[in-house]
Amino acid sequence: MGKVMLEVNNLKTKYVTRFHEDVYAVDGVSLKIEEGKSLGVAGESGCGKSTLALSLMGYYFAPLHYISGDIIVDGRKISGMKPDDVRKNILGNEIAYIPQAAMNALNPTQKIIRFVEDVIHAHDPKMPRKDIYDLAKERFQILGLPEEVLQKHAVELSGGMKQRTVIAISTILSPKVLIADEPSSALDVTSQKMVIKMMRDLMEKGFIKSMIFITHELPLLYNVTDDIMVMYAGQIVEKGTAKEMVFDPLHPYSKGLMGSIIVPEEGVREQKLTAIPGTPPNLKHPPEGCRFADRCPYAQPTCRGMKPEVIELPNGREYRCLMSERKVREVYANA
Ligand SMILES: Nc1ncnc2c1ncn2[C@@H]1O[C@H](COP(=O)(O)OP(=O)(O)OP(=O)(O)O)[C@@H](O)[C@H]1O
Repeated sequence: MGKVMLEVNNLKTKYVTRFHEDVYAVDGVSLKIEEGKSLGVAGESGCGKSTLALSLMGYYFAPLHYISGDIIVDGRKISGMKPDDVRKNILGNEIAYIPQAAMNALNPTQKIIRFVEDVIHAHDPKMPRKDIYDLAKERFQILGLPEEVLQKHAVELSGGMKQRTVIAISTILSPKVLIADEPSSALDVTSQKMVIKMMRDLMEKGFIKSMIFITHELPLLYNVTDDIMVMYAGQIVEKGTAKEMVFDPLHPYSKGLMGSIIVPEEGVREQKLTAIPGTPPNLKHPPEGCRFADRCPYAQPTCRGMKPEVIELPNGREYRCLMSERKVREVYANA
């Protein structure tokens, strides 16, 4: 086993709404990512993917609150650190985060090189501008971005170029963990491919040591990440290698996600199928038993009353369901 870059044990976080209600958006998540590895996180809108990303940074501000659990980056526990210490010592160099629609957040009146300076100066206030320029120029070139981009303003760049620029800026300090939330959505297909290639290059060239790639499109992760984890209603419902998850999903929700993708992926799914009927449960009052039971085509009466524990298979694969692996395969074969 390689060196563990990110370890998360039973992480629980919640939102507290202005009406003082608790929303349990991340409810007992555990994961491990080794050096050089990437993890995809998939699930429908509202399943808690973005909240997990925010929670993993250890940077908590109302309405998001930490409840319990450990977040350990390269052996250093960051859960429980003060937000100011996280900002100064962790964000950017240990963990970099690319939020949804990051490219639209670039201040249009500022040159790209100024953003690079801001990121570097937050950790090394004395680094001369010339050195920053040289570093940025080299990094941009290696990542296939023209040097001229550094002197441009965000408004002068196309959507795809802007997104790749944001990724290059966010990873300039070569973080141990990169968390990217829907980095390729809202782009045309060609730009999506370029963004995905760039993420792979960052890993291969060692500019990031591990990566979490969040998307609502499960098949997109095939060929992009080593492992995939599916989230439903704030919990992980299945975890496995990308190949297992895409071609042999065990949890009925993962299976449903594979069949409900709008854009067919060549070599993965060629046909458009149906959406999963129903909506995820309200996380203010999660169901007592299996959280997916109300939408599961294979649900039995026991599923509504009994909480399914995570089943770990001998090959390390995990899923959260009351059905045994044999039973799952049997019901899928007869479906
Ligand atoms: N600021 C907030 N205050 C209260 N509840 C919130 C807040 N932000 C998100 N939630 C709730 O937390 C749950 C998880 O939302 P989250 O945005 O993490 O899901 P997601 O899977 O990332 O969805 P999307 O892909 O749409 O971003 C949802 O029930 C959502 O309504």
